[in-house]
Amino acid sequence: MPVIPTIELNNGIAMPQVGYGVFQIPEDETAQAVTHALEAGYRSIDTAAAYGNESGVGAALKASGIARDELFITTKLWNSDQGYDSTLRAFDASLGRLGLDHLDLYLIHWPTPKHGKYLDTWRALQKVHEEGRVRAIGVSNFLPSHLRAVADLGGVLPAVNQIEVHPALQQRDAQEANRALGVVTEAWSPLAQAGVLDNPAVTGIATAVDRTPAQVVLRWHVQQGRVIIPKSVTPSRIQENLDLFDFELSDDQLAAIDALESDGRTGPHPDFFN
Ligand SMILES: NC(=O)C1=CN([C@@H]2O[C@H](COP(=O)(O)OP(=O)(O)OC[C@H]3O[C@@H](n4cnc5c(N)ncnc54)[C@H](OP(=O)(O)O)[C@@H]3O)[C@@H](O)[C@H]2O)C=CC1
Ligand SMILES: O=C(O)C(=O)[C@@H](O)[C@H](O)C(=O)CO
Repeated sequence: MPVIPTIELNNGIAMPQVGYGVFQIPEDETAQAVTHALEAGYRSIDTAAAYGNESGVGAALKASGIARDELFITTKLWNSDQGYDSTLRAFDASLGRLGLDHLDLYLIHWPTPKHGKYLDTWRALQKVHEEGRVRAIGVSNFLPSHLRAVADLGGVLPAVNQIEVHPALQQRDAQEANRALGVVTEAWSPLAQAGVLDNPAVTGIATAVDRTPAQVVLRWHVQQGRVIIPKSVTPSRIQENLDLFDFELSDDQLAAIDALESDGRTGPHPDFFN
C-alpha cells in the first residue's frame, strides 16, 4: 500500500496530502466507492453536507474497521446553514450522518459574501474547535479579501483553504494569500474534472515519464505542496491517483504545466455564488 505523505497544518495536525473526494457520487454508491478508496490506501475523505452522501461515507468508515485515529475526515457547512446557531446545528447533523464523535476538518463551503454571515459562521467553527469536536477548522472558496477578514477577527486562523486549482486555473494570488497567512491550499477538482487530461503538454509529459496524464497532473500539485482530493468511482483510477510517490517531474515539466493557465474556472466564482 502506498505511503501517503502528510502536510503539517498551522495547529500542528498532520493532514494526508492526497485524499479522496466524493462530490457527485450518489448516496447509494458512496459506501462502495469509499470502501474501494480505503482498500487502496486512502485515509482522508472529503465530503460535504451539500453532497448528500455523508451517511454513505459514514457507513464505509464503520464497515472498514480502520481505527478512528488513522482516518482524516473532512466535511463542509453548506451556505444556507451559515450563521452562528445554524452552524452549530449543522455541525451536529453532519457528525450524526457520518456516525462520528469528532471531525478532523470542518470547512465553511463558500463565503457567500452577499449574505454577510461568514464571520459569525467562523466564530461558530472556533467554538466547536475549542470544544475539541473538530481537530482543525478551515474555509473553502475564500478569496484573499475573505480570508483576511477572518484573520482580522482574531482567535484560531483557518488551517486550510480548499479552492479550485488545476493547470487551467491556478489562482496564484489566492495561493500566495493562503501561504502568507500560514493556510494550507487544498486543491479541489485537481484534474479539472478530467478536462486537462488530453492536453498535449500533459500527454507529452506522461509519455516521457511513463505515467498516466492524471498522475502527471496530480504529481504537479504534490510537488508544489498542495493537498489534493481527486474523485473517481473507477477502482483502477482510485488506485492510480494514489500512486504518485515513486516518480518526479523536472523543473521544465513543472513549468510546462504552469504554462497551461487559461483562467479556466469550472465552478462558480466565490464572490457571486450564494
Ligand atoms: N469545495 C468545493 O467547492 C469543491 C470541492 N470539491 C471536492 O474536490 C473533489 C474532486 O473534484 P471533482 O470535481 O470531483 O473533480 P476531479 O478533478 O477530481 O475529477 C473527477 C473526474 O475525473 C475523472 N478521473 C478521476 N481520476 C481519473 C484518472 N486517473 N484518469 C482519467 N479520469 C479520471 C473522474 O471519472 P470517474 O469518477 O468516472 O472515474 C471524474 O469524472 C470533489 O469530489 C470534492 O470532494 C469539488 C468541487 C467543489
Ligand atoms: O462540489 C462542491 O463542493 C461545490 O460546492 C460545487 O459543486 C458547487 O456546489 C457548484 O458547482 C454549484 O454549481
